[in-house]
Amino acid sequence: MTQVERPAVIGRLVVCGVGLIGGSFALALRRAGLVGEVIGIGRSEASLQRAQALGVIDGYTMAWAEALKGADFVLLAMPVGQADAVAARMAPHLEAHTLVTDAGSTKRDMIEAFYAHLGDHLDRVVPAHPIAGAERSGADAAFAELFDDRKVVLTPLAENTPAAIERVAAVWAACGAQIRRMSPQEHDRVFAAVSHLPHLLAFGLVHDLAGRANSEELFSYAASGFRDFTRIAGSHPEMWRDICLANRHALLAELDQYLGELAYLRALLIGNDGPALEALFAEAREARNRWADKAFPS
Ligand SMILES: NC(=O)C1=CN([C@@H]2O[C@H](COP(=O)(O)OP(=O)(O)OC[C@H]3O[C@@H](n4cnc5c(N)ncnc54)[C@H](O)[C@@H]3O)[C@@H](O)[C@H]2O)C=CC1
Ligand SMILES: O=C(O)C(=O)Cc1ccc(O)cc1
Repeated sequence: MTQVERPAVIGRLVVCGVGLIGGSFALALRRAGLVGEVIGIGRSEASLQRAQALGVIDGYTMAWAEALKGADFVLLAMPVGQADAVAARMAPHLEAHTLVTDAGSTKRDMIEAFYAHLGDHLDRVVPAHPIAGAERSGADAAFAELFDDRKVVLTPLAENTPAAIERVAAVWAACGAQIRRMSPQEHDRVFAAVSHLPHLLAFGLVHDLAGRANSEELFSYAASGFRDFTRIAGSHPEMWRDICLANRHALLAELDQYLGELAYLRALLIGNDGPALEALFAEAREARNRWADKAFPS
């Protein structure tokens, strides 16, 4: 699915978790002129006040009953570990016409929470994952262009109506995104490999070096290659704890595969096998450059 129509204006948008993703979604829809009022709901009143001061949201509440009154569209953009509690709290107040989507980096656990608590509304709850973000978090990091030309993967439920899927796709497309569809299982397998494993490795490497007696000396000599490899270790610890735990089976499979690759590299070093090492590096460079040229054309 790539072609989607411009959606009707959302009178009342509710954003649960007004951080980088929730805030950017609100700003992107404002930019598109597609939103009346934006109401934030969250865990920390101080962050919601900050989001309002920045003009990301028009107002906020800590009460779902108030937030969902007359809501046309809800984005769930809190850490995925909060999904079950959030779905349970919103369920009694969700109106029949309200559309719901989410931004969670993992999909099977989000969907489990929807089935557990939102059974009467599943026709209008369309799970999604924007493949756009950064290591920064909070409403201060939000910006309207975040989703421009980035993919958003929808993992629709069997219960979703075609009209609800189309409308949610159109709203994400109005944020600038390109829409893709996957099953939740395929989604979680793919992102274990290309997102969750790299984050785990970056956190692990920095943690290992930071724990050494000579860590200050090591960091003082680290250059841009180290910065590039470890940028994502600056990401939000709670968010990544939740993602790694929610997708731990697929992540463990990827980690085992990678440990096999490391064992092979180790064997090449032990064997002083220059030709094999160079051949492996050449294959990796070729694959990496082909991907980068396509994903980020200059
Ligand atoms: N950061 C990224 O690059 C991307 C993140 N995501 C997903 O989007 C979601 C949000 O991520 P970010 O915006 O980066 O995080 P963030 O840390 O910038 O914002 C999350 C917000 O959720 C709030 N929150 C926490 N618990 C809550 C609860 N129980 N109820 C309501 N609000 C609550 C926090 O106070 C915070 O304001 C996560 O599920 C993450 O997996 C998806 C794509 C990219
Ligand atoms: O910081 C980066 O480059 C990222 O990889 C951002 C990101 C984080 C989580 C997602 O689910 C999707 C994208």
